[in-house]
Amino acid sequence: MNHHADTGSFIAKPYQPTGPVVLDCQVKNIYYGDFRAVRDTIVPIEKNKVTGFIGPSGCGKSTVLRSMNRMNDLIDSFRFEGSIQYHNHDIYGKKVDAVVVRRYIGMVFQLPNPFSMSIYDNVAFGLRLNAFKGDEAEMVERALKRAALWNDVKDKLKNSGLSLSGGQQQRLCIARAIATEPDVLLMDEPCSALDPIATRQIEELMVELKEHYSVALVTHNMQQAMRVADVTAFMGVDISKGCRTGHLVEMAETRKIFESPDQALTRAYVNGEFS
Ligand SMILES: Nc1ncnc2c1ncn2[C@@H]1O[C@H](COP(=O)(O)OP(=O)(O)OP(=O)(O)O)[C@@H](O)[C@H]1O
Repeated sequence: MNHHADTGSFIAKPYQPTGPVVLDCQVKNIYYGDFRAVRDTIVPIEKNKVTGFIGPSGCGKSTVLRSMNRMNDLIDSFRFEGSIQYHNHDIYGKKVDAVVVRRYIGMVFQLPNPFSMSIYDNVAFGLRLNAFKGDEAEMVERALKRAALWNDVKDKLKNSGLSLSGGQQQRLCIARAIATEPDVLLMDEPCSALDPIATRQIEELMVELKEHYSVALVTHNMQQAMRVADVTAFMGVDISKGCRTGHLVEMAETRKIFESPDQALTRAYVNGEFS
C-alpha cells in the first residue's frame, strides 16, 4: 500500500463531539505563499479534554495548531481560509487583536524557551502584558503550583529561568502560559527535547491541566497520544498532482483511533507501517 497516495479528493468524516466545544476549528485551506500546506481539516477542540494531533512529518500538525491562536500571523506568506470560532467569535475576524486571542489561547513550544529573566518575572510576563490589576504574586504562585513547579522554585524565584533543568524550564513555560488563565492550551511537541522522566512528568501534568483548561497537543509519539489524549486527530499527506498537502484523515476517541479506526491509512500509521 502506498501511504503517501493520491488522496486528493478524500474528505474526512466529521468528528461528532461528545462534550462542549471551546474552539471550533474549521480549516478549508492554509497556504504558505503558493504552497497549499493543509486542506479540509475540521478539528473541534472540546472543553476539559486533551485533543491529540498525530501524523507523518509535514502533514501540517503544527501549522493547524499555530493557526488556532494566530501564531502564524508572524509569517508573511501565511494565509488562512476557513474559520476558527472561540465562543462564537471568529479569531480571524477583522477587528480581533491577536494579542488578546493569545491571552485566551496560550501556547507551549517544542523547545523550552524561558525568557532571560527571573523565574518570577517569566510567569508574571503575560500578566503585565495584559495589564493585570489583581494580586500578581498570588497569580504567579498559583500558576507555578498548577505547573507542578512551585516546590522546586519557591525559594529561588529571583533566580534566572535559564538556571532550571530542561523539564523544569518546560514546566516554567507552562506556568507562563497558564498565568493569564487561558481557556485553551496549545502544546506543540512539548516533550520532544526532554528525557523520559521529564517527559512522563509533563504527560502527568497535561492530564491534570485538562481539569482547568482544554488542551490541543501535537505529538510525534504515539504512546504519548495513547497515554494523554482523550480524542485524537490523525492527519495524512496528499501527494496528488505533485503537491504535498496535509489533511485530516480521521478524528475519533483515542481508543478508537488506535484499536479500531475506520480508515486503512490510520490503521497502517498506528501500526507503525509508515512514519
Ligand atoms: N514558515 C513556513 N513557510 C513555508 N512552508 C512552511 C512553513 N512552515 C511549514 N511549512 C510547510 O508546511 C508543511 C506542514 O508543516 P508543519 O510543520 O505544519 O508539519 P508537521 O506535521 O507539524 O511536521 P513535523 O511533524 O515534521 O513537525 C510542510 O510541507 C512544511 O514544509
